[in-house]
Amino acid sequence: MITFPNAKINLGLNIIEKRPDGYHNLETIFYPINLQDALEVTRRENNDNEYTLHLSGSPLEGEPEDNLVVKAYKLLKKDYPGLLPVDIHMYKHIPAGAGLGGGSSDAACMIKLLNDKFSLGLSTGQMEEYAAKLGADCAFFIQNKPVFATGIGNLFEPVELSLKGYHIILIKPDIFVSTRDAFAEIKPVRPAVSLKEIVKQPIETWKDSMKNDFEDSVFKKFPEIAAIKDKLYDLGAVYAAMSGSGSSVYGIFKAPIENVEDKFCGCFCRQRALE
Ligand SMILES: C[C@](O)(CO)[C@H](O)COP(=O)(O)OP(=O)(O)OC[C@H]1O[C@@H](n2ccc(N)nc2=O)[C@H](O)[C@@H]1O
Ligand SMILES: Nc1ncnc2c1ncn2[C@@H]1O[C@H](COP(=O)(O)OP(=O)(O)OP(=O)(O)O)[C@@H](O)[C@H]1O
Repeated sequence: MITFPNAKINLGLNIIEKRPDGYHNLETIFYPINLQDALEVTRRENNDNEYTLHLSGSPLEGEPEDNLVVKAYKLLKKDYPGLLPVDIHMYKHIPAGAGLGGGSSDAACMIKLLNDKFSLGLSTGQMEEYAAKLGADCAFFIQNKPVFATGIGNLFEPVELSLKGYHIILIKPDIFVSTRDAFAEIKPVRPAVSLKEIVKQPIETWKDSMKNDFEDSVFKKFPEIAAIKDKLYDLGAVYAAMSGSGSSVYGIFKAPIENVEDKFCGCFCRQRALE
C-alpha cells in the first residue's frame, strides 16, 4: 500500500499565549499543498524485526526510532498488538526543518495507511487523537483540508477558502530553524483581529493584514530568509510569507513564473499550481 504525504503552508500565524505545559496557543490557517513524500508499507517476509525503515530521497538525520513514521507504528502497535511486522519505504522530498510539516504529514499518513492495511477500524476522530500525540500539527494531515486551527494547532474549524487558479513558489534556504527555539524567542500576544476574519478578505489585502509572528525574530537572526520574501514580492507575488517557524518562504502568484530555479540558486525551489 502506498500513499503520498503532502506538505502544508501556514497562512498567517498568531502566537497568542504560553501555556502552563510550555506549549503555546496559536491561531493559523493550514493549507495543504501538493509537494509530496512517498510512503509505502509492505508486509515483512520474515518476522525477525517488527519494522525496517528504508529511506531514500533527501537525507534525514536521526535513527529510525526517531522517525515519526516509526513512532506512529509503535504508537498504534501498543493498542493493536495484531499489527504485523512491516517494511516501511519512504522517499523524502519535503524538506525537513522547513515549517512545511513534512514529518507530521508522514506520521499522519502512516496512521491512515496502517488503519487501512490492517483494517483497524479507527474513525477519523480516533486517528486525529493518535496523530496529535506525535506532534502539535500532525492531526491536521488526517483530513488534510484547509482549516482555521487553534489550541496548539490541533483544534480545527473548516474555512471557506480556495486558492485554486493561483500558483505557489516555495523556497527553502539551506538554514535549519528549530521549532522549539523559534517559539522560545516569541512574546505571545492576542491579535486585534483574528485570522479567521482576515482570511475572508481578498488575497490582495493579506499583505497588509496577515502576519506570521515568527518572522520578526527569525528574519532578525537570518536576514537571508527575509531577503527571499522581498524577492518573491519583487517577482510579483500577491502574498508572501514564511511558513510555520521557517525556514521556508512561499509566494502566491496569479500566473507561473518562468525559470524560477535560476532566480533562487542554492535553495530548494519548487513551483506548483494550488488546488
Ligand atoms: C509552528 C508550526 O509549524 C505551525 O504550523 C507547528 O505548530 C509546529 O508543530 P510541530 O512541528 O508538530 O511541533 P512539535 O514537534 O509538537 O513541537 C516542537 C516544539 O515546539 C514548541 N511548540 C510547538 C507547538 C506549539 N503550539 N507550541 C510550542 O511551544 C514546543 O517547544 C515543542 O517542543
Ligand atoms: N519522517 C520525517 N520527515 C521529516 N522529519 C522528520 C521525520 N521524522 C522525524 N523527523 C524530525 O522532525 C524534525 C522536524 O521535521 P518536520 O519536517 O516535520 O518539521 P518542520 O518542517 O519544522 O515542520 P513543522 O514545524 O511545520 O511541523 C526534524 O528534525 C527531523 O529530524
